[in-house]
Amino acid sequence: MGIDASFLFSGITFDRKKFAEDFTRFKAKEESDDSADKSKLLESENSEIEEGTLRVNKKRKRKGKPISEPVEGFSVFKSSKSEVVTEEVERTENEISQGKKEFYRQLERDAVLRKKHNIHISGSLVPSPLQNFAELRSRYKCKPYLLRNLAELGFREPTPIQRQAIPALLSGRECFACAPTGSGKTLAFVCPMLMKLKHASKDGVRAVIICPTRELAAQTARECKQMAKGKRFYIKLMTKQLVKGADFSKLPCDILISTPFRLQFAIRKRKLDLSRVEYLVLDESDHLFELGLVKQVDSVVKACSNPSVLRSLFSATLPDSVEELARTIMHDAVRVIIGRKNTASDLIKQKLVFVGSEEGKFLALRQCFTESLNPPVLVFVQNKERAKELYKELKFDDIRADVIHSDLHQVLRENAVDNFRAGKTWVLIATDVIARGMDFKGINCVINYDFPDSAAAYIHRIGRSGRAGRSGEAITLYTEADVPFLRNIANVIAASGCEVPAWIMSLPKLKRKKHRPQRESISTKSSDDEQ
Ligand SMILES: Nc1ncnc2c1ncn2[C@@H]1O[C@H](COP(=O)(O)OP(=O)(O)OP(=O)(O)O)[C@@H](O)[C@H]1O
Repeated sequence: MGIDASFLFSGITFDRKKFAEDFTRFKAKEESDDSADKSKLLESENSEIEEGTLRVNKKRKRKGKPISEPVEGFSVFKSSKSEVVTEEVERTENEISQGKKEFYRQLERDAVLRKKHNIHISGSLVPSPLQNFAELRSRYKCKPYLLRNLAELGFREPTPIQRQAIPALLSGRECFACAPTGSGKTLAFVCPMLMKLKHASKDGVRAVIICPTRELAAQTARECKQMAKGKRFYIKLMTKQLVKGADFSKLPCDILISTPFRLQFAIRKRKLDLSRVEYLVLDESDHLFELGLVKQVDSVVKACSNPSVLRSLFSATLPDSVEELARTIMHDAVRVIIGRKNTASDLIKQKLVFVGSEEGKFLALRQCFTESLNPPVLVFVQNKERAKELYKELKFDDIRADVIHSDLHQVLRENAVDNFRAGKTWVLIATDVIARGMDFKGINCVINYDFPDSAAAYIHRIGRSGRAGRSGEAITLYTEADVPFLRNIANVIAASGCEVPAWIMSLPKLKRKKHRPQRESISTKSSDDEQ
């Protein structure tokens, strides 16, 4: 990625000294917010212990310095008083040790729950993970509408990322989280956001969610609205029309969901004020930090100038470089990793298929479809030109295929997604524009027609299947030209427990650079045929 942290978010690195007052305020708020979580528990334990110690000290003082001077012949009184004091001291000490014991028991319970759900955390005093959604009410006084919506959506249990990220965010902690594709990260940041915002307000934008693509922004806005059903919130998707036409100073908006480009444009041209933003989420954060987007993201982060803004980063892949960057902008953050970082969902059966050449690829795809087309199938290609070419080829076959890429008009992009979701399209040919975050329920198979750019791209592409506990399949075609880049992807496949031939695993390691070879045209028709 090669981004220098001093460039990104320059000037907004959290300065503890400068914001000491806010920091103290923030800490105080954090502690008061979560009465049952462990930070509070520890605090209360400590204060209990301190109080207890104080009480003991006082009593000890009393014990050391008797209330009245002993009077000869009345030693019986003296001895009975000191017995009472000793009993009290013992009782207090017992209480303290009970408190301590309960605290350690809670830590143990948390550790067991985390182990069971493969939750790895770092950060100081990380709040206890959720046992169930009911704890949202008992621990955080969650409003009934939210629990009702969870139940209506059929969400019985929190997913591992939800178990840990929700309490962290509700406790006022910044959070960077890495969890497999399709594991419910969206709810993990939307739910605490709705809970913290409490109700609608017309005081300007209070929360911003940045997504790398319009499709993902639209999907996130839809999910936000689903979760907020029954409660009035102003949830806005930053569309082209909104950017061009809206007077943002008059637009009531609690949560704004947008791509970084549109936000940056609105900030520049329409004077969108983000200074009151309390919650900022960077979804697919590692992608947002890549070179094409980082300047736009930087300007949005700077525009969210409220010193107590709570930032969180979510993705299924979190390279070390992004973590380092995150550390420079976040304070007292909780780091949550589900399973192993940068691995594919283990619900996906993955396979590498050698096809020799570009020509062999098309034959393999056709064969795959004739042998067993199990729609819906998502086919990824390297760029929009190849997407158009492959679509042309498949259009003539008896396959209900469609295509999506960045050259298409927005309406056609939306139609392609909707038709695929509705089952009208069986095969969707796509560029990486929908590789991240898109939640198509029940995709049976992802085919990487063109070898992915990187291990991260591979993880996100194949993660369109095997979502929300369902199984899926991923087939990656490769040619001679792709062989030097096989090892990176093979490592991901092997880490998920799928078989990889030994010769691939013994290929030399390559530096992680993007793999975008020049490829021959897919078209099987000569230009003469087309005339
Ligand atoms: N607690 C839950 N129980 C059951 N299903 C859930 C739960 N939470 C979310 N889901 C569903 O799981 C699916 C995947 O969720 P989501 O899109 O948030 O995944 P994600 O982790 O953000 O994936 P990606 O990394 O691809 O963006 C969605 O269909 C969502 O409705």
